[in-house]
This record gives sequence, C-alpha cells and structure tokens, in this order.
Amino acid sequence: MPFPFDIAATDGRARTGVLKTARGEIRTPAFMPVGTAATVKALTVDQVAQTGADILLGNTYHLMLRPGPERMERLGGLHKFMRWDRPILTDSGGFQVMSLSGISKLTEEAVTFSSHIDGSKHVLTPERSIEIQADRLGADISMQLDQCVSWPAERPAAQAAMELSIRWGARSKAAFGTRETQALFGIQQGSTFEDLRRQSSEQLLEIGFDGYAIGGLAVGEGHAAMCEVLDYAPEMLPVDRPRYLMGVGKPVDLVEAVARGVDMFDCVLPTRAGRHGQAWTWDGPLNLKNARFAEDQDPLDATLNCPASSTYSKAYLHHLIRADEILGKVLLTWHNLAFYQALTAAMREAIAAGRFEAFRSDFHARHVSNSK
Ligand SMILES: CNc1nc2cc3c(=O)[nH]c(N)nc3c(CCN)c2[nH]1
Repeated sequence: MPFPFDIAATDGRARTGVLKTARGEIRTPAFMPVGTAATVKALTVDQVAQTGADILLGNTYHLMLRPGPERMERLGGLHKFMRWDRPILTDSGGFQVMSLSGISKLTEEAVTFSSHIDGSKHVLTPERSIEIQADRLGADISMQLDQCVSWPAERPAAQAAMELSIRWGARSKAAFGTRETQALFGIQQGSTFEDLRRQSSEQLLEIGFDGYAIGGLAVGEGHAAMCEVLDYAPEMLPVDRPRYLMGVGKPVDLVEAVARGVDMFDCVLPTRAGRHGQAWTWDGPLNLKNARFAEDQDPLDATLNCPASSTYSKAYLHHLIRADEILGKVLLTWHNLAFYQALTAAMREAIAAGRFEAFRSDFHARHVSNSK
C-alpha cells in the first residue's frame, strides 16, 4: 500500500493535503530544501526543522561519489548520518550526471561517468540507483532513473529520452519491488511536446508509482514556457497521488505551479541565493549587498518566527555579506528557507479557505511587481 495522500481541499486546480510517510507527514503544497551532500548548506538540521520543512532532498549522484553507498549503509543510512529523522526524498542521479560530471556515456543499459571529484569511473543503472537510494541511503521516497533533455529539444531527441525514461521507469519499479515503508516516484518527460508528455503519463500509469514527478522543466525554458507546459502536464497525472515539479523554483514559479495542480517542489534557489546575499521577501527579492541597506535597522520580516528574519537588522546582514562573513550566509539561508515555508503554508491555508485566487493576485501585486 503506498503512502496515503489525503487531499483536504481543492480550489480550482490547486490542492492542499497530507502525504503520510513512515517517518512523518508532508503537508502539501510542500517545499523540499535541497540537502545535496548530506547537508542543507550552511545550516544545521535543527535550524532547517525550525523553518517548518517536513522533508529534505538528497542526491544519489553526490552521495555515491562521497562518502559512497556502502559506507553510508555501514554508518546507519542517510537519516542517522545527518541527524534528520523526518522524510527524505532522493533524486536518482541521471540529471546530476548530465549537469555535473565531465565525461558521461548514456546507453540503454546505464549511464557511465567519471566523478567530478576524483575522476573515478562509475556506472549507474536503474537497478543500482534504486539499490543506492532505497537500501544504502534509506530514502523514504526514491526517484526512478530518467533522462532529462536540455531545452530547447528537437522532437526526436525528446521522444527518445522520454521513451528511454519509461523503460528505465519499469526497470526502477521492478528493482524497487513492493515495500511498505518506502515509496517510488515515476518521472514524466517529453520536454515541451504535449503529446509526448501524454504518452509518458499513460505509460507511467501502466507501470504504477506511488507519486509522479514532472521532469524536464526549469532547464532554461523560462517562466512563461514552463507555465504553458504546466497548463496541461500536471493533470495528465493521477489526481489522487502527489505531483512533484522537479527543480522549481522562484516564489512566483511555486505560486503559478500550485495554481496548475502541483503539490511538491525542490530548488537550490533559497539556499544558493542566501549564500550570495539575496533575501526573498513578500515584497520581492532584496540584494543585501546594496548600499541602501547599510543603515536599515529593520529586520527582513518580523512576521516570520525565524531569528534570522525577525531579530537581525538589514544593516547587520548588509555588513556581514559585504564582509563575506560565514554568518551572513547562514542567516540569509535560514531566512530564505523560512520564507519558502511561510509561502507554502500561506498557500495551504488559502486553498483550504477557498481564497487561493485572492492570495495569488495579492502575491503578484506585492511580490512580482517588485521583482526585477
Ligand atoms: C533546476 N532545474 C531542474 N530541472 C530538473 C529536471 C529533473 C528531471 O527531469 N529529472 C530528475 N531526475 N531531476 C531533475 C532535476 C533535479 C531536481 N533536484 C531538475 N532540476
């Protein structure tokens, strides 16, 4: 029996609910902070938990290279290793190989690549990816191995990658088998071709997964083109299972994707932007390096119950970022994750109250109008 997904309310195409896992409940719409190398960069897991995150993302690619799957298992698995006892979703590695490792070769059987760390050679098959995610790392939710084409993609290349991803989805499911306390998600591909995405969705359904991701987006197509795909792609997937939009996104991306039926997100933006001095707020992004904050005694957001957002002055944050102080990266990362959790919490409440459209237009008026 897969993880129960109880949709509490819908408002238009937007949904809010709870995905029940063996390690705890995930409130949707949900944002997953990225913990690529067994750490959400610059924060302790206690700080991450304090922001309200119900689930983290880990990466097979990075963890199989270092510390290695078998060592991780000997150390008790990823949750114990990094002291995060709530759910973890791990990505399967294919996307990271293409975007990170130097040399890589993709065949029907596997993707082979050399480590960007030490050049060592590695082979990743659907079977090995599932073994690493579910058995060595102990992920609560594993992702099938897939192939994500870059954008723009020629139709033949998009079709070939979508069809390979389906075959790899079937192999991932066979390797995963039936498990009571862990889940496996399939990944829809097809680039910006509606009929390819429909074929992908129909074949994923035949295989049968506990949840379904929308892959192949946030690869350079831009917000408008992504929304055009989201006008049809989420609803090709089962209405009663979680829909996860991979790698997304900016705050406005989350709002517009929730409006189109997406339930789960992951993105490095809040943590990466935080390390580079950018703070996300209800009034748009702020670049704390900017001289206008040098004597701004107000906090970033007194309404957020996060010390980084409500107790430090922007002047102090400006100083820390200008001085390239580690604490500046810590505080802005902490604030950004708290903001993303406040954003998803506000969307959950708006959907439950039947006022998502009002939330959405207020958000555009306040946040988007101030974004560059
Ligand atoms: C930042 N943009 C982005 N697009 C993605 C597509 C896939 C995708 O199509 N497949 C997989 N497996 N991962 C993706 C990721 C990584 C998510 N953490 C993506 N990230």
